[in-house]
Amino acid sequence: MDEKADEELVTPYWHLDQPDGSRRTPRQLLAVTVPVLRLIWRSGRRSAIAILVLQLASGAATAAGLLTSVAVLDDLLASGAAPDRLVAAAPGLALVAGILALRAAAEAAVELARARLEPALRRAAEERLFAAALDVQLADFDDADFYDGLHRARDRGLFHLDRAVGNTIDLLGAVCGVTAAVAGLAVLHPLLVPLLVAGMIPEAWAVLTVARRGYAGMRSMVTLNRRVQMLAELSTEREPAAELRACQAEPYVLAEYRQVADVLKERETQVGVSMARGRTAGRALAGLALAGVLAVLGLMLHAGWIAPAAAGTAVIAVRVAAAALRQLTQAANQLFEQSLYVADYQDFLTDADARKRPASGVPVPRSPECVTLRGVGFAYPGRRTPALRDIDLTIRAGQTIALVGENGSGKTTLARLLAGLYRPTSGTMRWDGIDTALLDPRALADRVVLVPQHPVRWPHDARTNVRIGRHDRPDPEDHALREAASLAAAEDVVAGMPAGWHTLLSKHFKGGHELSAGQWQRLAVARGLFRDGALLIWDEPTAPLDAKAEYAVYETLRAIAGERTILLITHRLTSVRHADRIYLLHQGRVAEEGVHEELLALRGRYAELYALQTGKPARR
Ligand SMILES: Nc1ncnc2c1ncn2[C@@H]1O[C@H](COP(=O)(O)OP(=O)(O)OP(=O)(O)O)[C@@H](O)[C@H]1O
Repeated sequence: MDEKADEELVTPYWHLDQPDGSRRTPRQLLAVTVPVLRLIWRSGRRSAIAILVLQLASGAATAAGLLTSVAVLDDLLASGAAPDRLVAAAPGLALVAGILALRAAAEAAVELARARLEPALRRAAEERLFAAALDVQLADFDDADFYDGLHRARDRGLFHLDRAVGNTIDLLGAVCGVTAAVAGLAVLHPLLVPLLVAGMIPEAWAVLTVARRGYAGMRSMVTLNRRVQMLAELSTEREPAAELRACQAEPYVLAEYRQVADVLKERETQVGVSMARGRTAGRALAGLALAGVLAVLGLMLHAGWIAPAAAGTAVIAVRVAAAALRQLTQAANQLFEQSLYVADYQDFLTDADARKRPASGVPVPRSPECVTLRGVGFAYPGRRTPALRDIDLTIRAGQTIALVGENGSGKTTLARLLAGLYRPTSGTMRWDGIDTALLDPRALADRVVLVPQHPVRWPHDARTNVRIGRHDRPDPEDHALREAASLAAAEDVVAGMPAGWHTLLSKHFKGGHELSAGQWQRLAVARGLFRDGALLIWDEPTAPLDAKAEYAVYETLRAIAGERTILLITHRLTSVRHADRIYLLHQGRVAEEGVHEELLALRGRYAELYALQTGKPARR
């Protein structure tokens, strides 16, 4: 392995995550269980009530069955001929059989109610997560902690929440079973109850310990698991498949996988072994405790503290309690483990709520006369170097403003700020004199059209790909849709598709159609035009377009200039010659500004870049 790879191995990226030091306690467990119960209540109240009632009925049947058994055993153990004793016990036996049948019916009904409750809860939980994620500000997606939390909640929280419902129901059933058995034992002899309770303690300890170990292990592997997920996508997805092969990067990807997977395998084994040890210790202690209970029962019988029929029933009750207890510890074990993941789901919802875009604000002008930035700076979360510094910029209604500059100079970041997607970390941005921080963010977004540098390739049909620009825009007979497509030179793209506007544009689905990069871009331009708005922000709209389509798009931009305010980002300086004002960014600052001729006369960076592109030497 070379030195560089060694270096990579010691960066935190390749390491297990450090535990966050927080310990989850049973009280916190309760704090988590309550919201889960609330979710159950909200998404399937009737099924939840049915389950509760049926579980209680099943527990009552267990207790009644046990107590009826004492009378049956009494009859069977009485003196007299065996047939007479059987006849005497027959009504009691029939009653026990009837009670057990009722219990079986209640358990079957629980299964039915459960089949209704679980999908309803899954749906409600997913919707809450998606809605919360969609409501969060864009900059939070650049915050690694938030992103980690979102993925934990989505990939594991939802999965375990689903299972936690099943386990909550099992737990409830087991609690009813144990309570019934304990109640039976209390009637038979009060001393048997504390005995049984003492027998439960070791297993409860083991349950908590094992769950904590599992959770700590999972937390330490989050980043590495995400890395494996990324490598899985690189190896198995269609998009990177071509370039990966062309670069002959297959061995590199596999080697990287092995590096990460080896660390993961070791950690998973450690955690698995430690959990198995905890479980084994718990089982051994629980077995010893049960043996102790039975031994004490034998001594009580020997001492004559308890009648033989009651002792026989007590043995049955202890076995029923032990079985229910096993179910209880299993369900509690899993529930405890799941609750910790569910806590992640809950934590994410709380975190997302705090990061929500404000729901309202000052009304936004329909078409702002003037957008001004004064001393605006912006730093991405977790980055010390700001991407933008001290930006002063003015855009007046109807102007075409161009942003140019080298790669990484801050153009896209500034475009996103102007679109209201990011908020300045210093300085102020104003629309007609009003600080945009005070404006209603949804109304502000409504006035803006942003055609990004890398538009989303919506896995929907072509029509949706354009209409999603403003999905609720009424457009009888698709007039606006067709006009936008025509202005974006996208009409012939659609005409060439097998089902025209209704062609599904995703190869992930059967019958899906794929487009070229330029064809996708034309649809994205059409989407922006269909959206329509007061401020149009175009981030490299024509980069993948052929000369004819590029010409058509610039003609369209020229045609709508004046009616709309346009911010154009491009590396092609010949396209911005007619802009009302050009800003050249360099390392996050405005280095030069003016109209084309002024910038050429400056003989600075702009003039140099222009000369490089046009082949005319720059004189500095
Ligand atoms: N999501 C992000 N998180 C952290 N840093 C970012 C993020 N996006 C961009 N940056 C950084 O911000 C700086 C400006 O990036 P930006 O994308 O705005 O440049 P640009 O001028 O649009 O570049 P290009 O011409 O290549 O599109 C760069 O240094 C980049 O590394």
